Amino acid sequence: MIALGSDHGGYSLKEHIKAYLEAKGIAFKDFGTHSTDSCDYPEFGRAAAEAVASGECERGIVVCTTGIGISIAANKVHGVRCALCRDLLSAQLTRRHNNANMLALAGGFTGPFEAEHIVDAFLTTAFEGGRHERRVNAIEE
Ligand SMILES: O=C(CO)[C@H](O)[C@H](O)[C@H](O)COP(=O)(O)O
Repeated sequence: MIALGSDHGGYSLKEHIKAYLEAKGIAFKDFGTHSTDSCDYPEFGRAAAEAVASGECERGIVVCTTGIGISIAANKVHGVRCALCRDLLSAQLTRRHNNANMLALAGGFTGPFEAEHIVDAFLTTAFEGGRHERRVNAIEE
């Protein structure tokens, strides 16, 4: 189960990602927002992050205009490692090295097609462990 969240600036890309996940048969839970009406990204970043931290959802994807505010908010929740990725390689590396359990996207800068590739990399790339495990553990501590 993938936790999804966005503010108004990420709403359109979140809706695209929902359709993309649906087409791939990947289950998700949408924590809002549910329209383009102006709202505050911390609320939705937190809701999606808490679902990941509690184990209700294995991964999360959050979107705001820049991806910055909502990633900052998600990372305030203990146990969450939310990475803002604007390219494919970053998505691969944050899985391989940081074991990121949440992805933040920039709805104002990343197009739907590129976002699909970033989401695929985030969902399919494995954590490498090894020396990276020590570093991720240090973050958790
Ligand atoms: O990018 C964002 C936060 O990092 C948000 O999505 C907002 O778009 C941004 O804060 C600007 O706010 P506005 O109300 O959309 O002008």
